[in-house]
Amino acid sequence: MNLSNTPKTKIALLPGDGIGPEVTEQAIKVMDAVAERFDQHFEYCHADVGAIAIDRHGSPLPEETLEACLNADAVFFGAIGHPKYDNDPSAKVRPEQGLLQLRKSLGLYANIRPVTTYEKLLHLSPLREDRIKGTDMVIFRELTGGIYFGEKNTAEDGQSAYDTCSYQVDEIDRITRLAFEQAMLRRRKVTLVDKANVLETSRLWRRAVQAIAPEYPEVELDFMFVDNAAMQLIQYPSQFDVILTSNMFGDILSDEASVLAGSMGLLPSASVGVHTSMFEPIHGSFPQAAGQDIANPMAAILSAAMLVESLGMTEAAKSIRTTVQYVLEKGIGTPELKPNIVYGCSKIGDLIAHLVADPEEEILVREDKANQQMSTII
Ligand SMILES: NC(=O)C1=CN([C@@H]2O[C@H](COP(=O)(O)OP(=O)(O)OC[C@H]3O[C@@H](n4cnc5c(N)ncnc54)[C@H](O)[C@@H]3O)[C@@H](O)[C@H]2O)C=CC1
Ligand SMILES: CC(C)CC(=O)C(=O)O
Ligand SMILES: [Mg+2]
Repeated sequence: MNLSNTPKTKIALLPGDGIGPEVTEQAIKVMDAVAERFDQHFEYCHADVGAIAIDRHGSPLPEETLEACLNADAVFFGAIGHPKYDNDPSAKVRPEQGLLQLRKSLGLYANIRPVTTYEKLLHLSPLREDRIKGTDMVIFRELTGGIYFGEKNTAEDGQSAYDTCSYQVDEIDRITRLAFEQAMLRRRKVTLVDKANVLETSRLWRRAVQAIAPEYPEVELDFMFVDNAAMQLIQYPSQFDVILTSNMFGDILSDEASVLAGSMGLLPSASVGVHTSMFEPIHGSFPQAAGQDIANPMAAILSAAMLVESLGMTEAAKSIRTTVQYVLEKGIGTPELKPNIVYGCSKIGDLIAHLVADPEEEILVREDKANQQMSTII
């Protein structure tokens, strides 16, 4: 195909550490497949972040990485983190600072984490099928404020430390509006999760969200304390439509919510805000699995679906999602899902890329006409 006239979309690729590079590789295969099929041209710019960036450049977020992100149309992020820092509480520079600084510098104030279960895939979750049936929620996690960004310190004698949680009303307002807009396109319910019975910042969230709610009279707003929400999430998850919450609560609750889908390796996310949006699986660098070709790349691949959707490639995004669902319904997956047919990280990427590349294969996916074993296709 002659692509010389096709406008190029610049994607900054930040694979990071641990399983980050291997899941990113699978996401690239799938992005390349949809680019080819839908006549798009993606130009990738690879950049270092996290522990690998500390090793190579002495900083978890080198300037050239931030530059590449600011100059890109979209950023794809794998994962960061390394045990040598996790196991050293005294380390002065940490891989995670790279991710936090990146989110802050790009102004990515909202992290959007969809959590969906499918009728035929309820068995992937260790939870009772009758409880998780109908789960379809999206978590709006505030991403550039709160306790992860507040002033912090450890006393010189090492006997005390503090982290500060603070929020400004405008930081709450902007993500609240996004959450309500999203609710308008869904089941029109927003649940603000907080700890307003104890925390001043949570009471600020309640007041700010209550002040905005009248702008969206069709949207039902309710409130839930985070400890109760942690329980309700697995007890009665279908009650949630849009969950709106602060940085740390959203971080914790979304890992918990991945159990509803069946694995941390299944949940994608989009981080949006002021500058270029960034697409990132919710999981971390899963160092125990690094280099073993066992990590589930679907969270990364579904994050790529969110990325192409953000570029207006709605059909491509749909094709990726349908294909992931189809592969899982065929009983194919990485080991943690305990599937009937175990594939490695790379083979899952090959399979999904192969299926989305070709519209004829997609017809097969959609209609499952031939009903053949996927192993005969690849
Ligand atoms: N966005 C990011 O880059 C994040 C980075 N981290 C960093 O990652 C490192 C490891 O942290 P953990 O707390 O162990 O979190 P993690 O998300 O890396 O792994 C937690 C558990 O989730 C499962 N898991 C995660 N990703 C998976 C995948 N793709 N396929 C199958 N199973 C998967 C595994 O059972 C794993 O033990 C740390 O250095 C941490 O700071 C943690 C969370 C997010
Ligand atoms: C560095 C951490 C805040 C990363 C994380 O756990 C996340 O964003 O989910
Ligand atoms: Mg997390």
